[in-house]
Amino acid sequence: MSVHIASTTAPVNIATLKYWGKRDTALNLPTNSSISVTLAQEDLRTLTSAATSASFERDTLWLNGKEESLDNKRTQDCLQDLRDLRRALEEQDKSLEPLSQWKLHIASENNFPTAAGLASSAAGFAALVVAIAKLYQLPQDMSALSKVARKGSGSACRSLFGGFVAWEMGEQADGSDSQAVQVLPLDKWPEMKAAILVVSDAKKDTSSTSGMQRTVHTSDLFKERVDTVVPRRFNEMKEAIVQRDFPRFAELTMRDSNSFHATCLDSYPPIFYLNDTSRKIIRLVDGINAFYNETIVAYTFDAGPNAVLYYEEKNEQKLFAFLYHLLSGVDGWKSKYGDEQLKAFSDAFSEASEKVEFYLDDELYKGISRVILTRAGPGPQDTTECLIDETSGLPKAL
Ligand SMILES: Nc1ncnc2c1ncn2[C@@H]1O[C@H](COP(=O)(O)OP(=O)(O)OP(=O)(O)O)[C@@H](O)[C@H]1O
Ligand SMILES: C[C@@](O)(CCOP(=O)(O)OP(=O)(O)O)CC(=O)O
Repeated sequence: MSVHIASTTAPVNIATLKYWGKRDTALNLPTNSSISVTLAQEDLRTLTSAATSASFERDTLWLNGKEESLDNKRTQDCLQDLRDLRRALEEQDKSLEPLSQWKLHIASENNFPTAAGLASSAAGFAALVVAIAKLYQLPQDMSALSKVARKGSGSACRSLFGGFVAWEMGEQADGSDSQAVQVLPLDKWPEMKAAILVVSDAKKDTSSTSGMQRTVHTSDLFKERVDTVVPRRFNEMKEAIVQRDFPRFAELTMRDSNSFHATCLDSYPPIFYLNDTSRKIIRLVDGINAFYNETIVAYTFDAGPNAVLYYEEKNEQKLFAFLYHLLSGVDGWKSKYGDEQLKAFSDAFSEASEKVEFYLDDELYKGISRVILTRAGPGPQDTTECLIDETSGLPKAL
């Protein structure tokens, strides 16, 4: 039995200008353009291997070692698009093996909790599409493939690139111009870092997919957001990124998170993603920026209570003086920093503490289960790791 296999890794991305609302739910076409930062894969990544063989009997997906149903329209649409692209190649070159007609075995692993508001679906669909595109040796570029990933989950299209990425909403009814493009490559602003404060590992109760359509159909504020606020902010944020203007980028990011959550609250019935801990984090970030009289850190929240804080490496000590003081008992510091570095954060707090006038909530740690200290990162990567056995065509762990 001859088995063809290809593997890739793909990153998570966290939006700084949020996608919230669809104009076409079948094709995942958004009501506004969005922008995100791709995060490093040491901390958050999906690894996917895709295999095909004339002998496979049915399409099968194993996610984190367990068979998962492929019987949903979004995944089926992605597989169909990829097979169509492969078929076009086979028609041009009759010497190619008919992979488009064979069944697929896909094995995937996330190195972080799935469906916990950490954008697993974005990394998951990006990896699925890139692994199969590689298996099929498709010539399409990342923007073209992003249109396929978009059908799996809207935000997944942005995980096809590293660095700073825009999803251009497009105008066409068939989605042919709704794709991701790179705004700035990673190596132009590698100092961008991210601290994720994991507020809750629990599965959220209103999914992004259903929450955003409730907002589209019921919120008055939403119309203002998509007609006026976001189109202006999209250009301003792209400019701030290209100029590496952190204070401007940060203010736009925080304003957009606030605007997105305001439209959630304005939905009917209202949707609540932020909780008391999220609100404490917003106050803390505000207090830190005011303390330094400079915007050194930005918060943003997706469809859940977890906070993502963006900051530049040069300001790490200033930020961590406060974060480490409040959250030193929480998991996530020791795997990244040695004792000496951690002591430097504590010393920086001692130095600053006399001048602190804003309220520091010593109980913040109670609402936070761990911190993920990471940074901006590259797009999907080739890998020598492979989750499928080349002889049996089954996941190696099984
Ligand atoms: N590696 C993967 N391969 C294929 N599909 C995946 C993968 N990881 C996650 N998914 C799909 O994404 C779903 C989780 O998406 P969901 O939007 O609920 O959570 P999330 O993406 O972690 O959170 P959020 O979108 O709020 O950031 C999973 O149930 C699964 O169907
Ligand atoms: C708040 C968000 O994270 C919403 C993400 O929504 P999804 O991409 O998960 O939604 P579907 O297209 O229905 O799969 C904002 C963002 O990532 O831009």
